[in-house]
Amino acid sequence: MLDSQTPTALIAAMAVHARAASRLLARVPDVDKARALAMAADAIRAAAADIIAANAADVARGEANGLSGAMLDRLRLDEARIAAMADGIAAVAALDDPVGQVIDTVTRPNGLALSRVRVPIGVIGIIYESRPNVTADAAALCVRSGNAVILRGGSEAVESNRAIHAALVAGIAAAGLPADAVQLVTTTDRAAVGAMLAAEGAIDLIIPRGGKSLVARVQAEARVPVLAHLDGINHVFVHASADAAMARDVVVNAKMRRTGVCGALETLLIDRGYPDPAALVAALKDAGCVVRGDPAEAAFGDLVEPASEADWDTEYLDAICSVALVDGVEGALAHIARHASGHTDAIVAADADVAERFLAEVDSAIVLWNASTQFADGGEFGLGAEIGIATGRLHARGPVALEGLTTYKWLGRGTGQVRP
Ligand SMILES: NC(=O)C1=CN([C@@H]2O[C@H](COP(=O)(O)OP(=O)(O)OC[C@H]3O[C@@H](n4cnc5c(N)ncnc54)[C@H](OP(=O)(O)O)[C@@H]3O)[C@@H](O)[C@H]2O)C=CC1
Ligand SMILES: N[C@@H](CCC(=O)OP(=O)(O)O)C(=O)O
Repeated sequence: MLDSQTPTALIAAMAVHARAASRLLARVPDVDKARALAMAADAIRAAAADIIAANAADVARGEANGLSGAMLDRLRLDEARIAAMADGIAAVAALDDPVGQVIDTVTRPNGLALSRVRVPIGVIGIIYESRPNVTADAAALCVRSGNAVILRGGSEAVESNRAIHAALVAGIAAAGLPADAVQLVTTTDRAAVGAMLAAEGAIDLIIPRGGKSLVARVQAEARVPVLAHLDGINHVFVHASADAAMARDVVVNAKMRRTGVCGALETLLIDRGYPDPAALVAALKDAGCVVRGDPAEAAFGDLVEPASEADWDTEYLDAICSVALVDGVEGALAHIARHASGHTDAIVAADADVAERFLAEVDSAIVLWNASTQFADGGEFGLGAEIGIATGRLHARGPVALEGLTTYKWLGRGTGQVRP
């Protein structure tokens, strides 16, 4: 950013370039977009040493600033992670192009033939955490779906993102696609986030990926349509009918497989009719988890630390879990309706009627029966990759990949029809 350029002017200029690129990109044939991404993947592999050097600078700064172990783990890159990043881009190149797909067709009684056809959204702004692989994943998904993207990654990853972006764009440009299709906001000034949120008409869609502070800012300031990818206050409800071994395995996996991801379990709800609640709490503790609940509940006793009201609305992203006893599925549905963030909630039950009711009535992007919340992932859903997990209520919910980055338009083919 030039010293004289305000964040608002910077974003405005980037959006103008992005718009021009998006118009070109929307017309690029499938085969050329796929080739450009294959070349971008090669460019990332070739730039591995540069990316690792840039990442080392970010990690050193993060360590000096006291970043947590979990944050440093998300930030850190090595040869294997860079190879996985390049493979991810190549995998997106191999996916079917959604642009031009015909969703449905109808011929009206007057002979007017209508069809709905997928088109790119246009210019997408993505604000995300300090996880450098998101730079590559998000850029690849946007280009493959014909969108130009403005990327604003976390400030701790700024050097890594610069290096990844430089390689990506070199690959894309070498294939003849516009370099402005993928632009990176390199200032860490959060005013640029505000400018993106306010860029009504210049940016078509903002995807914010982050936690509470970002949520608050988006809610207060966004004038551009938002596809929120926000926090995961996720629940597992263990019904009285649940198989004990399955319940234990699902609960421990949902919490402990990776505690720092947005799909991790945060609150365990156990039916008062479940025979052995203490066994579930003990399994979490054995796996290294701190469990917070009501010590006055005889079922928990001294297994739990006292929970406060705030615990039910807390995303720990750590080896900490809250637990409560609830009265059947009614109690679980009421608790989830009050405290869930719309990300992922699961039930463990043998009773199919209860499970189907849970699936129907929990209003989250992903609702699971007898499976771990850690499956909240585009790769696990067979989408090839993901921008993240959309937690709002618009057309794209849960893992967002190529289809979620498109909209559609109606095409009508007539023979001179006029409306009476
Ligand atoms: N649903 C999903 O797909 C995903 C959700 N998440 C959620 O993200 C959270 C963890 O990520 P975390 O590292 O804490 O991310 P943060 O929310 O701290 O940061 C994410 C991005 O938002 C920016 N940001 C945060 N607050 C503000 C603000 N007030 N004004 C302007 N910009 C802001 C950050 O910039 P800066 O660098 O300046 O801090 C960063 O670019 C968890 O809640 C997790 O569930 C994470 C991944 C995927
Ligand atoms: N959906 C992905 C993880 C996404 C995610 O939570 O990212 P982050 O919070 O940056 O670690 C997965 O389950 O692997």
